[in-house]
Amino acid sequence: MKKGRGRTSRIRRRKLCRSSQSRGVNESYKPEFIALKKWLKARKFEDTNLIPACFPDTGRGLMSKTSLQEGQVIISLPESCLLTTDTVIRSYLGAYIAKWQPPPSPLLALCTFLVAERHAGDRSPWKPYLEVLPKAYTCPVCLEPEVVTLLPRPLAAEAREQRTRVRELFTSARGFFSSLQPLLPEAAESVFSYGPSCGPGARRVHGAGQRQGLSAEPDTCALAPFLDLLNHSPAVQVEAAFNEESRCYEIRTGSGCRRHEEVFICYGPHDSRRLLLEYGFVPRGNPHACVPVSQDMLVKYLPSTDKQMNKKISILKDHDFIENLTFGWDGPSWRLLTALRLLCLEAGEFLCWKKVLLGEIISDVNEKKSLDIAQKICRYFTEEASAMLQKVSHMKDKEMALIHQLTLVETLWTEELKILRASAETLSSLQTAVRDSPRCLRSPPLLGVAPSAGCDA
Ligand SMILES: C[S@@+](CC[C@H](N)C(=O)[O-])C[C@H]1O[C@@H](n2cnc3c(N)ncnc32)[C@H](O)[C@@H]1O
Repeated sequence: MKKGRGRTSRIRRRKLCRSSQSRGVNESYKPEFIALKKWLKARKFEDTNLIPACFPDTGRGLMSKTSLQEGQVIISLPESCLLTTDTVIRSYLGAYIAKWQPPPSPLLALCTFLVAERHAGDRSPWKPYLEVLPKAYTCPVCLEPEVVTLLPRPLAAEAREQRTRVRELFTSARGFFSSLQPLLPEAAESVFSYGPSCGPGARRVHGAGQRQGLSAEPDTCALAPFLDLLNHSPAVQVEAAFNEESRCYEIRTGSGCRRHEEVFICYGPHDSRRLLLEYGFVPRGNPHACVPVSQDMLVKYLPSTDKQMNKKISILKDHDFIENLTFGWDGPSWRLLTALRLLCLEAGEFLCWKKVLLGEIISDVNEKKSLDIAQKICRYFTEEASAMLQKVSHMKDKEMALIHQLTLVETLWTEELKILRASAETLSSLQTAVRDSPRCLRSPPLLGVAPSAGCDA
């Protein structure tokens, strides 16, 4: 047998391929991480099996030095390492916060502290932590306006709202920033200027509760050095909680991890648009990713002559069926098809609307119409995604400075296109099944519960 053709070689090649895909490049030798480790050690943080590394797909994250068992505590961060609103209130800012009316929000207190400490440079006890914070952010608030226009329309609108909120937070805090002038060697406006690098994503690590001197907004965020190097994967399960006994914030893995692999936590079962909006990244193959269908799209291919249309829309609204209608990897969501079935009811079938909402398939005609409309919407979105990808690609050729931001938008559209193609295939099989086998022969029913008998009012 030729060398390299046997089973052992195949296994070795597969292993090599798998590890080169996920293998990170160790970064623990970098001066900033050596300083961080020293700083953490001084605050009683016990060395872990995790080291900073750079990964091909996810960028900087944490790599496991050994294999990790399910249920193992992977990080235990002493309270003294956490940067919370308590830290801020106990600091030199405390007296200024207590005096300021209306009381600053917990978020403003944390951001102000971070900016002031960053400005203090070598004098800041938090310097080793501040030095490893990302240098740039890709949340939509930091995207250039011409890049925002390339996002899916509802997301672009949310991105603009996010920008407005951050601007307002900054504008309304100007007076508070000026009140800190006695603490600053330079003009307060130059220290607290509006810019994209205002702060990292804080983690929710503490229970809610109001701190004295701060506004009543939820005080749930804190910064967790080292722990905040963990990237997100929807595939892992972790338990994260503050251990009152050890006074440490602990992360326990619910899934094992092999040696030299990236260790992830799950930020939540978010779809990709949410991850882009809140965290500034788009993962590939996110099982929670979906393409939402707005009310406008829902009715776009329905006859405008339908006299019952307004009534149907209000039924959908009253029963909370007008939002969260999506295409996913498995095809159109059950909610989307149910909404379409209701909208496609013929005048004579209208009284069946309750059964439709309960999941019944009313007739082959209704089912076929609903699937056809779903396919049309899917095709419209597919064409839109392809056109946007072309636009992004042209812009990438012209605007080299925006390449990183444009790649992010490109990944989002590419992922959505994949979902839409998968949905189109599912829809085609469903359309074929409806066409080729009458309802009475289909068992079990395609996408609902059993075919209905009569309908009530
Ligand atoms: C808590 S930090 C994680 C550490 C971060 N990568 C770093 O270098 O500081 C969260 C940020 O990491 C990035 N990130 C997290 N999970 C990711 C993933 N699966 N793929 C790409 N970027 C990810 C995003 O920029 C996100 O806003």
